[in-house]
Amino acid sequence: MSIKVEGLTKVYGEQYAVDNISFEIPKGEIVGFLGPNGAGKSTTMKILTCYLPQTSGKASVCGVDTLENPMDVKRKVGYLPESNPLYFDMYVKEYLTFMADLYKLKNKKSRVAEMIEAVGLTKEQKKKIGALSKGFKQRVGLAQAMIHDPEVLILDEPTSGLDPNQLVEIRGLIKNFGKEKTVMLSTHIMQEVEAICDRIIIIKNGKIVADDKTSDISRTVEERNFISVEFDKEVNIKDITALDGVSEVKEMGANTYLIAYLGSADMRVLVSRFAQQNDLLILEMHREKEKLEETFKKLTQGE
Ligand SMILES: Nc1ncnc2c1ncn2[C@@H]1O[C@H](COP(=O)(O)OP(=O)(O)OP(=O)(O)O)[C@@H](O)[C@H]1O
Repeated sequence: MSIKVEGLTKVYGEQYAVDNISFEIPKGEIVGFLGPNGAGKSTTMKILTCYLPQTSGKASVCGVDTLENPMDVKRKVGYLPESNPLYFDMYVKEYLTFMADLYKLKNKKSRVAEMIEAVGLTKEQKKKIGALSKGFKQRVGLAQAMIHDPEVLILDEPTSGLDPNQLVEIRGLIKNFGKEKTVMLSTHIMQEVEAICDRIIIIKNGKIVADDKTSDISRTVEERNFISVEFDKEVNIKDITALDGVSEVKEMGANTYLIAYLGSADMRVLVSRFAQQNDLLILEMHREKEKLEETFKKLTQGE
């Protein structure tokens, strides 16, 4: 297991920032860690990267306990903290060489060159970090997180404040990295999670409220399935509602209906038969999933 968290708790004074959470992330998974402001995402990430000790519970990375062996954990983990702290007076190449030195990398020259190229900093490598745009500073942060070729990457809001082109590039980089390694990232951008994450963990008030594959996360709050169908003419909603398993039908536009149903039977077959029997043509039909924004809102709004 790349990451294992068992009964993890962090208390600040009287406040439970992280409250008895448990999860495991196997090798090669890209996991989106979501939650409203103050939910406990950064605190969990700081514990996993040994920047903060927990109050109780256990955390380990690649089988190494974060409290027992923090130096070993740091060798296995690359971390991009939320505020991306960098030395603004250092030059890009100089800073990455300094980081490579800290990890005592033997191949530091070639590794620094490799990272500069991988994150697209070739043109900027001779600039002072303080003079870079936010997106390029973020790339330097990513390069430093990956410089020692860690097995696990932990990224706290890696794309916040980037322009749309940079967003796509940085997401591509993360996805590429995730082909071989394990990535846990926090973000407030739902499209980002849908674009790159295999799995989503949602945390609220320090507790996990959902943990599922990205494609299935909506079932945490909605047991029903949906299909949308457009016929060539108007249909009486009551007739569709009478089909086996249908719980609700909504008219979404001209001759277009959203059908909510329970159970695992393929409603498209029933609807096709219904169309045949009623001399209707199906112009379009597809499965609908609840939007991630909706699932997130339902899980995290209110006390
Ligand atoms: N050093 C600290 N001292 C006291 N309280 C803290 C400290 N660090 C975090 N907290 C509190 O713990 C809770 C969880 O904070 P955390 O930064 O982990 O949330 P988050 O999910 O990362 O939020 P955001 O999305 O805003 O970055 C918050 O209520 C926060 O105020």
